[in-house]
Amino acid sequence: MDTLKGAIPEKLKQAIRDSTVNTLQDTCSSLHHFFLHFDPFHQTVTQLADPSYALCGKSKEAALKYKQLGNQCFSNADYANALDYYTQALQKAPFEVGEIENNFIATLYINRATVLHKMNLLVECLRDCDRALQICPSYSKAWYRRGKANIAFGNNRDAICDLNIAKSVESSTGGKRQIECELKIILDQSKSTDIVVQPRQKENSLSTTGEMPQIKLQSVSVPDKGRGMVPPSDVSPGSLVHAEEPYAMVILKQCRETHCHYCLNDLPADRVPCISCSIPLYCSHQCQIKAGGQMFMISTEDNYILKNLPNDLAEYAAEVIQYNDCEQKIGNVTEHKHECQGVHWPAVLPSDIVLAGRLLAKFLSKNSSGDITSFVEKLELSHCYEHMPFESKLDSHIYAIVLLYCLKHSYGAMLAINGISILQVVILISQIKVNCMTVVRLKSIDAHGLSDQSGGFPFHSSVHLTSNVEQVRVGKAIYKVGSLFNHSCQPNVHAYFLSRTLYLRTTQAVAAGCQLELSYGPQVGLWDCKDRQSFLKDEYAFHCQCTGCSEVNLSDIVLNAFHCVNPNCSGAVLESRVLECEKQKIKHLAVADKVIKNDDIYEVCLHAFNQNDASIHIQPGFCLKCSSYRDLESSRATVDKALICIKRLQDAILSKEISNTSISDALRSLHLLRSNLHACNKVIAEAEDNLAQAFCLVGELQLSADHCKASIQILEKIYDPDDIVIAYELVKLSSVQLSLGDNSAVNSIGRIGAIFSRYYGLHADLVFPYLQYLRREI
Ligand SMILES: C[S@@+](CC[C@H](N)C(=O)[O-])C[C@H]1O[C@@H](n2cnc3c(N)ncnc32)[C@H](O)[C@@H]1O
Repeated sequence: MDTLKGAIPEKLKQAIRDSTVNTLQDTCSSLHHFFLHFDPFHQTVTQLADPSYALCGKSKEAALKYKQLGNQCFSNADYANALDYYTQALQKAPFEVGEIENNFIATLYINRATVLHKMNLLVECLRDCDRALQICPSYSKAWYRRGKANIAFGNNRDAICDLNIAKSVESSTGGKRQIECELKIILDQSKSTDIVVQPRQKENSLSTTGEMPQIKLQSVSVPDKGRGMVPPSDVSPGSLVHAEEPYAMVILKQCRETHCHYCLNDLPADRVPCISCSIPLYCSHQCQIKAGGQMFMISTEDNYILKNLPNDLAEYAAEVIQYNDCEQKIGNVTEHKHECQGVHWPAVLPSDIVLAGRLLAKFLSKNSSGDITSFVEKLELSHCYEHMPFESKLDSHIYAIVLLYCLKHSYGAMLAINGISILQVVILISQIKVNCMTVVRLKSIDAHGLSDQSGGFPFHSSVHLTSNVEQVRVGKAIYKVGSLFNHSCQPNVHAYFLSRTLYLRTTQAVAAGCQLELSYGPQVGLWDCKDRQSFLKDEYAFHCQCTGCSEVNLSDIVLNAFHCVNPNCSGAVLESRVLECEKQKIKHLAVADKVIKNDDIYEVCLHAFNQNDASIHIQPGFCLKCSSYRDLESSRATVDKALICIKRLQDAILSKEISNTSISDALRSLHLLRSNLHACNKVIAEAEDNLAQAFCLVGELQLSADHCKASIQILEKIYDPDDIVIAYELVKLSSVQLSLGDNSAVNSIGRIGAIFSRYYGLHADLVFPYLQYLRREI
């Protein structure tokens, strides 16, 4: 791309820099014209989209190589690597119509099932057996492996059926004899014990509570922010106000090997590959089909073999091999199909551009004419083209043309490429910039690096742990109604995702007709006003007009503030960067507010509020309450030095090599921070939190709890006390309290439960299984 960018004539770059929506067609046409006569452009497109260059394609040779490597690892009992190689072999193996090719894939599934059995992953093993049988119903080894897995599962009734079918379809006498021996053992066992009937193991599916929004929201236009969503009646906190499936979605590159490319859930050990290329991995056949289309049909010859079975066994076999997915509603368009055949572009182009491709493919599949002139209009999404910086305008021009040429390989002549169609894609890219949502998953990692993802807790309760909750970014998506919610740095709505579904839930009471607003990332408490505003400008190209950015709030004043030099004064001393922003807010504060606000805010900026003059003279370095002067330069130097020690402790926590020296240095630094910074400065909360983790790791649990509480006290001032951030901190505190046998854990866990149900409602346990563990412990 750099070659393309570098070659564009300066005059054309200038035109793109100055372009508006009205002149966009001209700049798009000019760039297209330039590229058409520029050989490297054609080379780039060929390499990206021509199937003969397809590095992401299938290859029987590569699959055989991975299979052999898998076999080697298996014979050395290196099961983890064997599993990996067999999966890679499956990714590379071509899915073609024809018995021999299908047998190869069935063999790979069974080899992997055998590894999974060895690793005691029985559910995964059974699913791979079923996949092999769906391809080759008369595959004796697959029935045999299924029988063995069912025995290990204690599901003797199914095991007997599996082994009987295996015996019936097995051609060799030796093989039949071995199966008979297994059958005899299991039949003898079954006589002496009750037969356990296990539920049939279906492919992965995430069960949700089925909770549905109870109100119909309205879209209204609001000053400064465009359209927004409001409820027609009062809404109480914790209410589900919206649920929606994505219009289009794409996985982030860093999650390609760890998350399902369709539902974005964690990949199980028995991941399923795409049928036409070697990139996507899915958690199940259902997801694979929804993303890439149908797999294969069972040959009539194989069906014939099964028809020779006795009635009861034939019925049982049919149930196992029945390809229920065929009946699934796949929707109008599969999400990944147009990217297939192993071409490069979906793997190489940025996620936003691949997402643009998915939106276009969806449109084209419904409009067979291939005319995309009305595309942008029909999407009805806002965009920010004119506010985009030059680099983004230039990139979107280049990517729009490249993407259209890549799609042309799938859509052929029906897709016209000209100034108008390129303009549509440039606008689409800027719509994605403003409207796409980052899909995240909540993950809990304790200080020992254990994760709760599976919902099971492998650690013993005597192990001391502080559990950190982390948001992991897994995908990007466009939700058409979800895009109508405006941003606030003090949001009243919380957005979260289960599989692909977006859920929006109120975290506060919202009156009828008041805007429902979520956070696009920045929040009061997380960053100060200046940082929030520059983030929103860079990422979304708008100047935030929310209450948090226009009205005085305690958090923005104290978050990065210094302590007054007068030790008994609670006033805040601000650096010029923060002060500029806050001065504007204080200036606009009505006199009545100043009197009424006899609270924490009033307390830290008494002097500033008492200024009679409209033009405020507060200066950086002067206390907002008593006007005493602090030398910010030397204070900043002391703080920076102290922070180096805190960072050292942080590194020691990560490497789990905590020495007494690192703790005592950090304690001295904490003291310095407290004497220089305002008592509610977030840096102190973070230092307290690090000390809590360090003390926990060295087994000083009481000290750990004390520092954790000190951190929470500060966070309660800069966030709302019922903010989810407080719940995350309480998760750490309660874990330590449980280890200490401290009864206050009951209170902490009660508070966590209350906050989580406000943010996640009935989905709380599903999103954060660690909650169940905590409840069990009390
Ligand atoms: C995802 S859209 C939200 C819906 C949008 N208002 C509309 O009319 O389609 C994001 C755009 O809404 C506007 N917006 C959202 N929150 C805002 C805020 N707090 N301050 C100013 N503008 C905002 C900005 O123009 C932003 O680019």
